[in-house]
Amino acid sequence: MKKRNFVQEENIEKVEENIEVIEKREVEREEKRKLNFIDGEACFELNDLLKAPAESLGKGNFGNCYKAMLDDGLNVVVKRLRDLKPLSHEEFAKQMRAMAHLKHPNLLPVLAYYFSKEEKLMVTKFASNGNLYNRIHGGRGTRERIPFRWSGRLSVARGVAQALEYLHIHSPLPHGNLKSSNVLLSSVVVLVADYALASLISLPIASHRMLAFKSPEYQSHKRISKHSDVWTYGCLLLELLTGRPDGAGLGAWVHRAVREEWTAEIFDLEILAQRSASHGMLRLLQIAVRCCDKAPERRPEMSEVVREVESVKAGVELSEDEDDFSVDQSYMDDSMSATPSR
Ligand SMILES: Nc1ncnc2c1ncn2[C@@H]1O[C@H](COP(=O)(O)OP(=O)(O)OP(=O)(O)O)[C@@H](O)[C@H]1O
Repeated sequence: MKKRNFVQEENIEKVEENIEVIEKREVEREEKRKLNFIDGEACFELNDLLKAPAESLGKGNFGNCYKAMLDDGLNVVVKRLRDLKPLSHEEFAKQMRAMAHLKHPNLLPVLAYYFSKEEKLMVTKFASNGNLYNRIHGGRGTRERIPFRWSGRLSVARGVAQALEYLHIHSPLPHGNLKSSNVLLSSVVVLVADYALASLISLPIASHRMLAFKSPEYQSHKRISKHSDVWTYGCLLLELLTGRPDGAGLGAWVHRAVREEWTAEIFDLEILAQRSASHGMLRLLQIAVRCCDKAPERRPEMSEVVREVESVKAGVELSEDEDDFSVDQSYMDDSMSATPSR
């Protein structure tokens, strides 16, 4: 066999290298066209998602959410993200993986993501019982309204506190946008959604639309931190306790109400009637007021908040929660717990 000279040898090596590079690029391009599942095997393809019957869940500040019903009965939520920072595929993937590695029974798990120039999608599990905003405010004054009693509200307060504490220990970023529409209710647990999105959103947009940016310190120092999450948690507790939407001024109104001892006017009528729970409600109110302190450094840390909220007793006579069970047990309240195992 005729021997190759060193020039021919080198040329062949170069061609082989080029083929390798082309193949690698092709694999990368393929990857980019796929849904990227974060843990384990892909359970469905992008095409399955595109073909699946879908239902709009609502327009959020950072995109629209759709419930997609896949062939095998699995329901997932697709969030079409918009107004993101100009991120490369790698940067976006890194943020998504960082988000997905945060695992806690009270955090909504991220299943997969998709990135293209035109479209960025985040796929999560579907929470079958809607969100906390609708649970607190929905159907008021109608016959469809199912009262949301104290024990259910306390479970939510505990689950959200535990999720935030976990984020404050394991995530480099605060949640940044905790509010009742981002607290989801599955059949058994409460799930906090939209955590760590601040890493994807450009600052001017975040500062207009994310709740933490409305904290007193952001108004004065243009900073958000774990302390701002504690403030948003306090606002959420106030919404749970008062049944009023966290519109402008709820915190100030409650501070005034506490100072002037209008306690009876503070609590939502649906829980006020539960006399045996009044001690617990007052304790939770005190925690909320401390979390909403104007000075960030005076607010408690989430680990302290968790301990305090966990020590608040449900303390309700069974008869006082009875109507929740008689209507529909799966629609939560006492049937729902903060976490499956605690
Ligand atoms: N995984 C999910 N399961 C069930 N409902 C969901 C899920 N994710 C979002 N939703 C609901 O879809 C709607 C739109 O959610 P989205 O997060 O886009 O907006 P938002 O919570 O109203 O505002 P923001 O964009 O500031 O978070 C909300 O009612 C939300 O509760």
